[in-house]
Amino acid sequence: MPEAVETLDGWYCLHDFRQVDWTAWKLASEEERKQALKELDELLSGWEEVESNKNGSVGFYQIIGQKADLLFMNLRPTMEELTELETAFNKTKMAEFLIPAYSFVSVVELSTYMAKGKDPDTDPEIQARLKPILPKWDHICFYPMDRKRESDNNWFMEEKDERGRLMYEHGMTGRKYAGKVRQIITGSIGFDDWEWGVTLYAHDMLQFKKLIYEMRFDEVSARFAEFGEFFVGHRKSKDDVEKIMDV
Ligand code: VOV
Repeated sequence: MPEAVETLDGWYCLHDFRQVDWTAWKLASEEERKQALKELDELLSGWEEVESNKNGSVGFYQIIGQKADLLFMNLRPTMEELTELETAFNKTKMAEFLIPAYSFVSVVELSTYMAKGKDPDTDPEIQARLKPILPKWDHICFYPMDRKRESDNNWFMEEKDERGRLMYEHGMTGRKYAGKVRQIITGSIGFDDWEWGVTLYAHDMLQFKKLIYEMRFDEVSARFAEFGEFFVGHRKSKDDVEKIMDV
């Protein structure tokens, strides 16, 4: 029987998508709005501090399209810390105006199909990939995905060497986009409704389309990939919040 590939697992990850309740926001008093902005600023400052202490990472994005308006992405060494920060966020004044749109719970994951005999606990490159500081690139693309389990195309019935071959081919396509697209793959089997989360960063949004289209022709995607909803957007800093929320 095919055997599972060992995974290396790093920081836990929460993608928290929100929709702005513009009607409620416009109806709120000046004072309430000020308080909400202040609390969100404090929250983002606190998350940035965690990142500068290398105990996690944070990304804040404005999402285009009707599925969501904002994305708060946080990474932490434990799932409990993510639960706590989510609860703290929900208790803020601003959360009264930010309606949950979608969330994804996962953990940064590297498979070991192409392991090079390095010690993952000490190798600095592997450690940096397992505990990533989110790229400060302008654009983000996120989607969840599965590997198919159909009779002819069942990923989990393929031998490990064959899966390794397919992943190698996948990696070669990805490498063509070095400097253009960066990927963070998070595993979510047992944590969320899909098996993996794909978070991509680019300087030029068109590169998302080019990469994902090219990968569609890789055997591993063509035969075995199934995709959830796509979310795309732009990186924002806490200094952009006032402009975004200005009415
Ligand atoms: C910049 C693009 C890029 C690059 C360089 C890249 C490389 C690599 C390598 C080398 C490896 C294997 C080792 C590891 O690191 O885990 C992976 C792993 C993985 N990938 Fe990937 N991927 C990219 C990009 C990339 C995209 C765009 C997608 C979505 C697929 C698509 O069709 O839309 C994806 C998916 C995955 C998944 C789901 C896994 C885990 C599969 C598993 O069964 O374990 N990935 N990926």
